Amino acid sequence: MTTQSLPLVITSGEPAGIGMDIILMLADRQQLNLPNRAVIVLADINALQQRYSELKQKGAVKDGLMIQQLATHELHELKDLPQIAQPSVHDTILVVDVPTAQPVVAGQLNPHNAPMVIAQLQLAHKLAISKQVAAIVTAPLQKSVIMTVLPDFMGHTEFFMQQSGLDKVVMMLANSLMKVALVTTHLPLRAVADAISHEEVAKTVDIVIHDCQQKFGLTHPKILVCGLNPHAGERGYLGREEIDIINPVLQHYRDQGIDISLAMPADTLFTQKHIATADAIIAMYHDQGLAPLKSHGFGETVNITLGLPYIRTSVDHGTALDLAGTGKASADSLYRAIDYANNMATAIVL
Ligand SMILES: NC(=O)C1=CN([C@@H]2O[C@H](COP(=O)(O)OP(=O)(O)OC[C@H]3O[C@@H](n4cnc5c(N)ncnc54)[C@H](O)[C@@H]3O)[C@@H](O)[C@H]2O)C=CC1
Ligand SMILES: NCC(=O)COP(=O)(O)O
Repeated sequence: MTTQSLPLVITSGEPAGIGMDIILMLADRQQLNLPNRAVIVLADINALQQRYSELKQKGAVKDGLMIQQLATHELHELKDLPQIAQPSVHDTILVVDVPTAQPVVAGQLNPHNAPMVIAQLQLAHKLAISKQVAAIVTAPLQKSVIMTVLPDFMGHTEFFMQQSGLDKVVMMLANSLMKVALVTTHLPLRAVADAISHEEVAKTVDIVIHDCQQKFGLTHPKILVCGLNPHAGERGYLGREEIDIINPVLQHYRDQGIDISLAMPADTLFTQKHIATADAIIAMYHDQGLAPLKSHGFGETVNITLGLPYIRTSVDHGTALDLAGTGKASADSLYRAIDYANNMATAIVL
């Protein structure tokens, strides 16, 4: 079966954040719906209508968008929806209503609405794992709010990993300049060094190689790897993780002919000279990889989860509570995340 005609599902995320704004703004620009597949939004339909009114008042979107409610049982009928290619549907947002517990106020977090965000993720996972949708695209959620209900929650990446029964997936963020994959994701900095093990590094490398080949068509990817410590440990004087853990794992892949570096000093790895030659860069922790990546392309980067049994992409930004309901948020990263997921889904045969 191909994913060619299956719909794509978007979770609107934290209702007080900019998720609904950027969905509405893309629909207004006629960039939400795709010519080749239906796009379904999971949101509280009343909150979406209300945000639409707010954005219209700000002059951020035009009048005339149709917000059309779908029942979940209708989802499987969408794969061959012929009118999806017609211009009129560009003005329609197909919504599965996931109701909030309490009314939504833009910019104001309400932990009572956390279960609604979790319900979006559960439904999206269910649709993807049962192959009713080709891909999940996520708008941002507020991790701290979800943690009030699920204290062990870390992020979409780890949530979908656990729902899929896996013990490792890889967070990769990609823009036109670089693809950066992380060995560790949402951990306190204090816990990072302890999490750098032979197993974690090896599983990350395995998934990056596999997905570079299978999802990005890079038969012999060139991969550069950051060390953990300043100057990649300065030959052991500034930390031994490179000598004891990272390099032995990387040498194993090099011995098999994989084009992968040994641990490199992260500060100079992220210079143009190296970035330009790498198909993928592996960083040891969140800010080591994402700070340089976002400084080169915040707003035009896509977050991709590698190693899941389905396609999941996301925006490169958070909930931007300061911008919710103002019409000032950029929808560009969401546009790219949808486009990326659609391209991946179009290329993949299940
Ligand atoms: N994929 C996800 O669900 C993500 C969720 N988050 C969550 O978002 C929350 C807030 O995180 P912050 O670190 O404050 O990052 P943030 O990305 O929400 O905001 C950082 C700055 O960037 C601006 N900004 C963000 N998105 C923008 C957009 N689309 N257009 C224009 N300006 C934009 C904001 O106004 C703010 O000044 C946290 O709870 C975090 O966990 C953060 C990153 C990704
Ligand atoms: N900085 C990336 C981020 O926080 C996104 O995490 P996730 O929710 O996509 O796992």
